[in-house]
Amino acid sequence: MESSGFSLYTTVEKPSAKIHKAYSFIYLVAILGLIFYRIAYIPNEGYLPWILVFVAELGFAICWILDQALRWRPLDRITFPKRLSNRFEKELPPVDIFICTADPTKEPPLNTVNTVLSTLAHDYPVGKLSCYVSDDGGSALTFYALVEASRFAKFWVPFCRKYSVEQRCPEAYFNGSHHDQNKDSSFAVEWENLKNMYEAMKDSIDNTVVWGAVPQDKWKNHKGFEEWSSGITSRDHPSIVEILIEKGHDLPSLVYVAREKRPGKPHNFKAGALNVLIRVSSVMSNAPFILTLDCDMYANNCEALREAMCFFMDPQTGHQVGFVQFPQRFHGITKNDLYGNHLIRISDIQFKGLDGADGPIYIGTGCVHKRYVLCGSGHINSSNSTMEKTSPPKMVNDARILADCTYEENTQWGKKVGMLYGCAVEDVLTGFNIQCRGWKSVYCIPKRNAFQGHAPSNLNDTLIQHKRWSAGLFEIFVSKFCPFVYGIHRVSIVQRMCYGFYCFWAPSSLHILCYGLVPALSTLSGTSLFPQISSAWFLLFMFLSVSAYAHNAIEFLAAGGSVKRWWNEQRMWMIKGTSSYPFALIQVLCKLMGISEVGFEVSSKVSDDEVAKRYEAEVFEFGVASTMFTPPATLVLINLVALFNGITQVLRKGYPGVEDMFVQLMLSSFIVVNGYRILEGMFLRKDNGRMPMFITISSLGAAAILCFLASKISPCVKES
Ligand SMILES: O=c1ccn([C@@H]2O[C@H](COP(=O)(O)OP(=O)(O)O[C@H]3O[C@H](CO)[C@@H](O)[C@H](O)[C@H]3O)[C@@H](O)[C@H]2O)c(=O)[nH]1
Ligand SMILES: [Mn+2]
Repeated sequence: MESSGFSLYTTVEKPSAKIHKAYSFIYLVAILGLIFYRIAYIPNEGYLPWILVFVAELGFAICWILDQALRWRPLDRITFPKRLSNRFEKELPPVDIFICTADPTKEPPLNTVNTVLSTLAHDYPVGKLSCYVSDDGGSALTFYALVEASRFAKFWVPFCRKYSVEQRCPEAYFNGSHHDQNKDSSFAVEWENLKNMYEAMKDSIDNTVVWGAVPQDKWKNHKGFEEWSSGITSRDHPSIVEILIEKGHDLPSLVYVAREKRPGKPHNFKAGALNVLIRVSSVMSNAPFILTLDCDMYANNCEALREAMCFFMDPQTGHQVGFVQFPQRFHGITKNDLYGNHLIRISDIQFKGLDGADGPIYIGTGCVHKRYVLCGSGHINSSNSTMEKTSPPKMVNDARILADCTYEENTQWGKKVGMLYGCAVEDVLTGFNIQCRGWKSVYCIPKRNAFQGHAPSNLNDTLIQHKRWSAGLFEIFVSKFCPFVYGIHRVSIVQRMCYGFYCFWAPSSLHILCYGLVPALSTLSGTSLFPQISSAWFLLFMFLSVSAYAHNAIEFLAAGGSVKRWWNEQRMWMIKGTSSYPFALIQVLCKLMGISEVGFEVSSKVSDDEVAKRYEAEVFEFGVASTMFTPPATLVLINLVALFNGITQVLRKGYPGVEDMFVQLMLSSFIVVNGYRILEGMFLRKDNGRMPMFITISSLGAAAILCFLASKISPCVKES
């Protein structure tokens, strides 16, 4: 698309896509060759492992095909915020900002405060911003932190505006700046004062959290504390709505919302929380645009909303855009990204591909929606426009009713209206449904990261997060919203393949596990499943594996990753594929059989000092006895045994031993090298982050049983 003088943005197709297409074509031919080989050379006896490996290869092939959709037409976009402000400064639409928090122990209230302050100080007309915090923890600690934040905001927001501060998240700002930055002395004085205020606020918030209760003498600061006087709990309390900052000329408004919670009443996790905010805000500010953020996702670029408006207000295409998604960026990740949590491949490669189809997936945070797009067919609370003019006490009362847990009974909320329920990735499902109604989405990557959040900082949390994601995505696949069936008329085939790729994360564990186990166990029983080195077919296998891996690495490096990050990422792929994904698959199958539900386990944003130190040093953390570690550990052990066994055979037989087993030995070496950190955690480490004894023993047991069975099954057991 060309940029005319009227456009507020322009798009650039990535030239590398052409090279990629040529490569894909060659690779596809090679896949067909592999299928031919597997069918033509099927052994007469003992064909079970052969078939298993073949099916696994078909699984990889399907994922590969779906993955091509994510590479089909990658786009870069460039915005023109200057044009926006020249032409539309006065017409910039109001925006409601939704921030969700759920648990003050896992999500420190100070983080929430920083997220809130960073958005209150956003570079956007003050009167057009309103901020709503949903507290699913119903916690006086969070409320207290926000009361403190509302007092600090009165100084922070004017300061940021006066000095055009770039970083408007106070924690990040005071960590990274010094007042001698060629500013005049009045700045230095204000800076010093503000820093002291911030530190005092921080101490008092952190101390309250450590103490576990808000000191009585603070209660007088806001009448809202009375809500907690009757000893309510996070799971059982009425709805609480408190205005912390009234809309004025110098500050955006700030509203605290804890929706009603009652035991036994489903609350639908984050989706439920967001729907309450949609309703509550509809009787207060009712802005036509909504920005959703997680409590730990602070605004790092104070112009982010303007960036988003470049797409919504573009004269030619703005009317088609349902939502604008920013990439999830993170702070505090170690240099080499030990657990692959930067999500470079998703954020910087795959989502650009999605952007060239019907647009990126909604990923729950850092996303601006048109309100009526989020509300289904424009059906919100019918009387919202009249309520807008009512007085604050009446408004708060109306809002409380909208936050009651019975409000949604017999309504379309969660089914057709608002965020959709019943899926651990409510965001992806909701976004897909929006696209199925014909809306496009846009991927917006400003030079300076728009929002920055906290990523899991240990292995177990990472695996649990990916279990939730892959379970949620697979839930979509088995629901009526299955991307291959639903929305056929509105969503392009390429787009549906992209969704399909993610939906297959959980089931892809089957072929990953199969490929990790079957060849290794076959080595133990002396069965060869791959062509001999001297065969021409061998080259085909080499091409398929080596070029795929090289492509994977080159693409990652081109997207700005380093070699070490790539190495860590691919290792995490193996670990997730044999841990998060199979567990997610089991979880969803249990749900389908009515045995259990898939919940939303909130990830922890805190870690104790010792664990944090190991993370800093990029030492793998196995410190908790998590069953998530057992399958990858078992897999690595089996491949270690297979490798030893294979090498002994080679030593004994010489070249003929290599001839048959080369590919299998390569595969096992690959898994052992990748799993070295796991082996080290089981057998070599002494620190508290090593593999718990229970997991080591159970993995050894599982590996021993499988190896034993494998060596019994085959007729040609090796005598070694
Ligand atoms: O019952 C709940 C559970 C969670 N949350 C909030 O949801 C957000 C995300 O939770 P988190 O534990 O941080 O999960 P992540 O895996 O980091 O979240 C990613 O994945 C989620 C979907 O699984 C998306 O909703 C998020 O936006 C996205 O950042 C946080 O602000 C929570 O406070 C609630 O408000 N209520
Ligand atoms: Mn998070």
